[in-house]
Amino acid sequence: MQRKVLVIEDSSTSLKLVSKLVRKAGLQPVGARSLTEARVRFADSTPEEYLCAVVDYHLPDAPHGEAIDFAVESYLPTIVVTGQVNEETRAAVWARPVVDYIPKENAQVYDYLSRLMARLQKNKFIGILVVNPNRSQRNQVTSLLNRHNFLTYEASHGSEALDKLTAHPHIQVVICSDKLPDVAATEFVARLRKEYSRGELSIMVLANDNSDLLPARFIKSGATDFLRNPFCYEEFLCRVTMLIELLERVADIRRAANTDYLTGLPNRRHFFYILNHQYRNLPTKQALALLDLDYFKRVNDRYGHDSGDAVLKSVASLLASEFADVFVARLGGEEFCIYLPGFSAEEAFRRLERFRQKVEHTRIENNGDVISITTSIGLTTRPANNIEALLSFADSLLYQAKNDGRNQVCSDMPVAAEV
Ligand SMILES: Nc1nc2c(ncn2[C@@H]2O[C@H](COP(=O)(O)OP(=O)(O)OP(=O)(O)O)[C@@H](O)[C@H]2O)c(=O)[nH]1
Repeated sequence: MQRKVLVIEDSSTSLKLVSKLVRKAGLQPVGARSLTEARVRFADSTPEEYLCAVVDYHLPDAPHGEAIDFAVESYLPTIVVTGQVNEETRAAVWARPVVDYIPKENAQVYDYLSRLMARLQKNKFIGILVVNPNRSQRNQVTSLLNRHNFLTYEASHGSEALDKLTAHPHIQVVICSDKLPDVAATEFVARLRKEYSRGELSIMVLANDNSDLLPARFIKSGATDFLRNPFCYEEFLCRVTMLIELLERVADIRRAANTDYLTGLPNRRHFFYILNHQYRNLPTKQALALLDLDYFKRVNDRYGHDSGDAVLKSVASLLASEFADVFVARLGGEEFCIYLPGFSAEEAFRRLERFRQKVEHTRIENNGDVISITTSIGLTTRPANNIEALLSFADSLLYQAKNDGRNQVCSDMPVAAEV
């Protein structure tokens, strides 16, 4: 279901602009030029249909933010836009439990609004743990985070925080007080950093102490950011957003580094990482197959490199769907690898033989050409305690499959060739 955004705005230029941003974010704008019209348009709706409301502070029939109250009371996460940026308006806005406010100062603020709407959608999957022995400070921080749709968790001391982190792996940010009852906060931060890299977990310290030395001490212990109490809401929320965006960029970079750009499969580097880390002790029952397309050079020569790429993508997508339960990677060129932990020789052979036949019967269409391809597969189930040995066994069998006429699975265990 496409979620909606209620836009209450009397200026037609701003209404058009915000509605356009909402549409661009894949959401459906529901526009109202006054509080009265908003009440009518929202009358038969439920809050679940809406991601949020974007509300102008001053409207002809709601001059003092009454439309904000309407949106908040309708359980809509509310973003306020205002032409007036002064202390009085700011205080009046934050007196209500709104998501954020946006001063209509320049075009850049609309970019901020777009990012905010995108965040509200993504934040539902991001956990933040607030570690603070002071209940009212904990509630204040949690309430701000909840308005931004984050999944929030609370802990009053260090050991409780460690348990929550273990129980909820989707926690990406820890917001920690500078004083904890059961452990020195610097030690707690250092311990977290030892267990979780900067790419996995961001740590913000919220300090009540005024010492100038604190920020450096915490950052050297592993904190990502530092803020003093009492803090400005806007600054706090901007900093949390930056911490999340930092983790997302790291995840993007990691994904790009681990993925083969053409097929989207894990690449050679990721293959070795996973097998050396996840399967540090290789199971006794396992299978590994090396798969190479037959006479692939001829495909490139006859149909062109573009078509060769289309064949590689097509085989990769078949591999991904046929072997979604195990680990598949493109090792390079027209060579792929499938690691099947816990598989017997018979099971593995049956799956690979079925796959070989599917490739043989697949017709790949590209630029008006219809291309057929076959594949040779070397399959080993010999015991080995390192990945290099397994690959070497499979490589010899692949060589044998090529020599024996291609388009076949060559295994080192005697298995029935029937599927
Ligand atoms: N289109 C395309 N071709 C690639 C890519 N990577 C490698 N190749 C081509 O794959 C071909 C591999 O050729 P060969 O190693 O001679 O193997 P083959 O023609 O498949 O013959 P056999 O393996 O002996 O059956 C070469 O022409 C490479 O240029 C790629 O990403 N895209």
